[in-house]
Amino acid sequence: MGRRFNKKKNAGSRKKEQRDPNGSYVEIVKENAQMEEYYKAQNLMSDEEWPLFWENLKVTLPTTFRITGTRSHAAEIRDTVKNAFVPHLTNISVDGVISAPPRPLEWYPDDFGWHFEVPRTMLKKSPEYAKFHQFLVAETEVGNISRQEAVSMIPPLLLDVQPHHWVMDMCAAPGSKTAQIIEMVHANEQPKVVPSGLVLANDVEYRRAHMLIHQTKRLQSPCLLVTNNDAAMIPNLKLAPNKDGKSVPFEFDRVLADVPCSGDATLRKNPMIWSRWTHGGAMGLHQTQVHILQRGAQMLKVGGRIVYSTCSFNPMENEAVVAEMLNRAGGALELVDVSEELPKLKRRPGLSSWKVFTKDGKMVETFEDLPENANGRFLPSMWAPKNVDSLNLDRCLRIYPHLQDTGGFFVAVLKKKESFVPNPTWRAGNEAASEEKTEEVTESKGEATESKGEEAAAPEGEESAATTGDKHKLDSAAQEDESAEKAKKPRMSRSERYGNVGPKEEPFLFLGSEHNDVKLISGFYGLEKEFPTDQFLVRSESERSKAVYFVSEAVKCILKSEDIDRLKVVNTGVRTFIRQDSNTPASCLFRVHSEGIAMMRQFCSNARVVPVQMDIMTILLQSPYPKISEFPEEVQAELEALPTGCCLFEFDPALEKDKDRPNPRWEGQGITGFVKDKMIFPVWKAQVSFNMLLNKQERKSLAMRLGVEYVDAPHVITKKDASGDTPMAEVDAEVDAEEAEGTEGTEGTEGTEGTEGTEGTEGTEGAEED
Ligand SMILES: C[S@@+](CC[C@H](N)C(=O)[O-])C[C@H]1O[C@@H](n2cnc3c(N)ncnc32)[C@H](O)[C@@H]1O
Repeated sequence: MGRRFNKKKNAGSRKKEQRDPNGSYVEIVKENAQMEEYYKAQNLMSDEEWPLFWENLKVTLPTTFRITGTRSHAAEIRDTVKNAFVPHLTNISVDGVISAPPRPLEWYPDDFGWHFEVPRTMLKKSPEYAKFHQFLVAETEVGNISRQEAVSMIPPLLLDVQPHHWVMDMCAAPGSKTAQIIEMVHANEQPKVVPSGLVLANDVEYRRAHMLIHQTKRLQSPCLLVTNNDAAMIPNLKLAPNKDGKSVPFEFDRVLADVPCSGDATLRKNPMIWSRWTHGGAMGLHQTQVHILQRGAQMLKVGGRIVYSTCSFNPMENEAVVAEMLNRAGGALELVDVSEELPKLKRRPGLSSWKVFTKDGKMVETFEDLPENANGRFLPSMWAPKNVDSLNLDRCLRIYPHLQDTGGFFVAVLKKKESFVPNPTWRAGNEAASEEKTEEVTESKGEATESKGEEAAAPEGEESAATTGDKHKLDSAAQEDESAEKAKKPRMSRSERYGNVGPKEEPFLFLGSEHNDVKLISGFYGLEKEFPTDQFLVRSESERSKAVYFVSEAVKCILKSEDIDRLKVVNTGVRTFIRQDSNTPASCLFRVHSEGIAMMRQFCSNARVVPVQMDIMTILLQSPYPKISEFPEEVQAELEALPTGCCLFEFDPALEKDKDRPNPRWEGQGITGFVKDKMIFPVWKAQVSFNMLLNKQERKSLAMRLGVEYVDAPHVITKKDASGDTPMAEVDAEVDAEEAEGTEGTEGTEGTEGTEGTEGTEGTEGAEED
């Protein structure tokens, strides 16, 4: 019997080598006396518990992942992990070390969240783990598994999203939580019904908004709208009437404000924070966080829920923000008691008292005690308000790493009881006159790890708190200082503040049911009457636009708003049809895109659908452009009779004779019946040959799931097909390029890269959450 794998041994070493953002190796010392003193002063926990908490922060985070997708499909993957892999990963010993097998996160519903913890040597030296790893990587590539930090899965679960909800994810990139929300909107999907819910996912950084698009693409949701606005200034829009002629307001049933934060609760994942943490980190973020939460609360429907979350332990970014919001709402918002929700999630209550320190580490009891020359950027809202005991801040959730071997997190769930006009000057009436004191605005951008807009995010009608005169009762001397400061420092442009603003977006143009292309498509694929053909759009003014997208009715109401120009929409719609230049005479040159096929199948007549068996699947997966003569004789006549153009091949594993055969790919693990779901994919019939219209990754995944040996098929991407048609992938690539124009780095989104390691988060900026 070997020894158990010792977490502390693995990562608890105080010194570790890491690459800094410039790629050079630096030694990380997992200590920070300032930080330790600061958090000890916050009384987060008892003295006995403190060492457990503190030491645990030095231990590398285990890997966690979420099984994604529709329920039946996710259940299939979960059962495979549970029944086929876990039993073989128990008591595996490498170099005398035994590691615990993967296990479900006890609080995640239906065992769709998983935790596993193996050193890399284990993955390399144990064939069982190598197989599991291979499986995880392959399933991650096709989007059935998503690497996501356990704690990052909590806010969407507490949002309690229903399929009909309109949800706004205000700070959404890179998009792990957005993906979870989209799945919730699509839960309980009914055939032939496009969900009435909506997910508006926003991020102020253009480049990150594109990471978000990349991350959510696999979900193929017509209900998703990606925007690139400052969350504190999401505009009011007058929406176009819906199908019933009703005007719906631009407001949301659920709002997630997963705000930019100092990120010190991600220390286990981002050890660089040990050396970077300073008292100033949270200071520059507090105000932005209040503004974002306030805008979210304004856009929330009465009765709706808003979840506020950070990956910071700092009360200045957490309870102080929530308390300020509750007071600004004057009783219209309340904290929800979620102690009965996710009962197995271990949590600690929010704080009702906390301490504020100056940048040079001096504790200041109250705002009034702040010395004139205090170093830092202070607002009265950073201290606990006088009415703190009436706010139920204990209903907030503090997640500490040592409780369940996770990262740290803060979550507050608020409910809107009635509409309100936020009152940023509430203190003047409710607290003993507390004059705001400004301070030198010396915030360095680098200190606030993910402060993308600390000074700017004043919501409409409210100036930046630290720059406001009468509203916040700045004394005149302070105002003068402020003006002088402003005069010295020209207002930053949007691109200076948030990075590349991106090119001007192409318009979203609805084709309308009477458009010739829509009529052609409807006739050729036999679209049923109930299909909303007025929800197709294109993104090019050209007569012959290449890609046709489909959006839900809710998205259409927004895009058709008369003030849509105020919202910077960067992406929406499922790519459904592609115009294929072809020499093959076909009555419709629009092919179904694999992204839109599952949805379109529900509404297409059977005329273009061909049921196929395993032998045909194998031929299509293994031969380039198979000719009709290469298929089994008994199906040749049927294939010959198919009119040219795009058709949908449907494979139903339940109809296969040997449906329970072990999948050769996982042989030895004893996996049987690996594939249960029907598969549908587009195929182009040229005059004498067929071509599966799937990209390399999709083919690879299909081959794996069927247990067919994968044959790399470069022809799919590069070669002209037998009839001289423009290769499908070339057209796809053109459309991709059009969509992604001006974006760099949409690949490599964290969380999509297999399950190896936990390092490599973009820029190692503390708050880079996944
Ligand atoms: C903690 S991360 C969000 C993580 C994300 N919710 C997820 O689960 O993948 C914070 C995000 O807020 C964005 N951000 C910062 N300031 C913002 C602002 N004023 N408005 C909107 N987004 C902002 C950052 O670009 C960053 O992507």
